[in-house]
Amino acid sequence: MAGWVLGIMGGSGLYAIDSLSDAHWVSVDTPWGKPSDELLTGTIGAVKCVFLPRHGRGHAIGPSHLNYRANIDAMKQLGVTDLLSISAVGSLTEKFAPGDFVAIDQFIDRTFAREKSFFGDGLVAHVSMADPVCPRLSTLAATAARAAGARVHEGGTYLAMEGPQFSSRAESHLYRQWGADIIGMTAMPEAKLAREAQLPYALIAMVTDYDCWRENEAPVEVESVIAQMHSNAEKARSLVENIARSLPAQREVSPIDTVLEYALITDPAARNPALLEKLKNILG
Ligand SMILES: CSC[C@H]1O[C@H](OP(=O)(O)O)[C@H](O)[C@@H]1O
Ligand SMILES: Nc1ncnc2[nH]cnc12
Repeated sequence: MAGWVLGIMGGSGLYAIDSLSDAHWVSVDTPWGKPSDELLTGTIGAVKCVFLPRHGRGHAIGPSHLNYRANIDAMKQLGVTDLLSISAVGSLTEKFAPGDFVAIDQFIDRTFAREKSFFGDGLVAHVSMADPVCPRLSTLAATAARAAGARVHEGGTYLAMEGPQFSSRAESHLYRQWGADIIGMTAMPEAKLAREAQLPYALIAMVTDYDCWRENEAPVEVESVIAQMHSNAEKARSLVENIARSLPAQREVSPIDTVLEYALITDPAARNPALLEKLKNILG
């Protein structure tokens, strides 16, 4: 057992958190290039926290151009043990209304223009994504969100679309038929890369709109997303503080900490030394 280092990936509308003591923005370089921004490190109670605004401060980087690999690598370099992602999303179901928070437990990946793996060229890995979210972190996050005053749903399927345009009505209806509950543009490949990096990952989705499937409802626009985000931001910040303060003093190991033990298939003799070097922060 060891200590927790809580990583927080802040989505649209969440570009800093003010509850960190001894807070510093730290510049990190990675073998995959630059992360979205400097990372804000500090502590909440006894827990070290590392926050990264996913789109950068000022929201300068769109979902297709984020360097997802660098963002995860930077978290690993700063010692993050568990990664909580917070995202603005659309709802594809009557069950989830704007203002609600959803602890996601499944994904459908419809993105197609992103680097999705750390592995491939001389070191092949196939990690399981059957259960893509860490149940321990997700439950802690849902409890922390409830304590922050949010209406919280545990369980929901997030469809990751490429964007940056929002969906057509036909797409929105199709995704509903597929059983998706939530739509967003960033959780993939983030969740896949977190799993490859052996980082337990959870996602709290903050519903900002009903996308464009609902009759008598204006289709989603950035303006309505931002307005909803502003009213959610305080709860999101309080969620972060609550989860950090609720972590047990010692962190029990998670099976996700060691998924690569079963996932690497390339014969040691055939492994590419250059890729191994590039992977040093990921492999540990
Ligand atoms: C500003 S609306 C679309 C934008 O918001 C979401 O970002 P994030 O997941 O980082 O909160 C969505 O995925 C899009 O990138
Ligand atoms: N309707 C929507 N589609 C995709 N991403 C979103 N982020 C917030 N609302 C969204």
